[in-house]
Amino acid sequence: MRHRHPVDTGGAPPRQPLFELRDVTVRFGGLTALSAVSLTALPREVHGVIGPNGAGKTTLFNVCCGFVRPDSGEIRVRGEPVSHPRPHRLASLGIARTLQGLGLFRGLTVLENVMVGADRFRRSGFLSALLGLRRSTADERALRARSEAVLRELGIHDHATASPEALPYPVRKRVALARALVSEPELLLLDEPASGLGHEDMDELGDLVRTLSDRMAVVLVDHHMDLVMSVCDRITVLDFGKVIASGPPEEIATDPAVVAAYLGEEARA
Ligand SMILES: Nc1ncnc2c1ncn2[C@@H]1O[C@H](COP(=O)(O)OP(=O)(O)OP(=O)(O)O)[C@@H](O)[C@H]1O
Repeated sequence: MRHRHPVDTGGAPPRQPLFELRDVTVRFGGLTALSAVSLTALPREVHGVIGPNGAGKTTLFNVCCGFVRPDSGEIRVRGEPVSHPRPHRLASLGIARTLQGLGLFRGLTVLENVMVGADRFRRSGFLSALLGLRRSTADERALRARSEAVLRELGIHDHATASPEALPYPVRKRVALARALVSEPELLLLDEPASGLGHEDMDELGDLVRTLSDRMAVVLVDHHMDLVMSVCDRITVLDFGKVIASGPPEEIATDPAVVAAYLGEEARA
């Protein structure tokens, strides 16, 4: 597996956060699913979110994607407050995500599924209507070339004309990832990227995520400690909706609050 970026930036100026949650609170009726949670995603950094069952990980992910609107707190993209990142506006903010349910379209090929992910680049409105078919054909060609390049990068180009439902699960997961990458995001949000993968596929995923982090920030929520510990530059740990620790993996692994939270979970199980 590739090495993580060194934490020491060698005196370079601090990187501006690409994405921030500040003191975000989410309540479902009487239950506080997130309580004043803050998280910062930096360019070229892989940020993991972990925590025992029910800790609030999915809720946090859904806030980042705009599926859940916080009751209070702030979301900032490149330093600018965004009241609520609507799911359909994510691409225009330079954010892409994959979900646990892969959401691939039946009836479309792998390549077509990936091309659908490129909303950010799609022209629309009066000008493109005026320019007409020639421009949209050129757009289509460029989009197809970019989609094919992403499929090649992820090693699944041989499946471009296949139907996703005919492919093994690990390949379908890569198709979903390709669809997120085709919009060339600056922030990639991954929900349980390792679920359903065997050891070998998980190692390959780890390598891939490290490679992607050369050109984007990644925030991933996952249960698999091996993956999270080996791939992430920083980890935020949630328990009962609160951040109980945040820092590099080597600190998190020995943090007494984290150890206690996971021991507590084992005891509850
Ligand atoms: N839509 C909802 N309505 C009511 N309660 C909810 C809703 N979504 C989540 N919760 C509750 O909020 C808390 C946090 O749930 P969440 O799914 O975010 O945790 P999680 O860390 O992702 O858990 P898991 O690891 O089990 O998936 C839980 O107590 C859950 O029951």
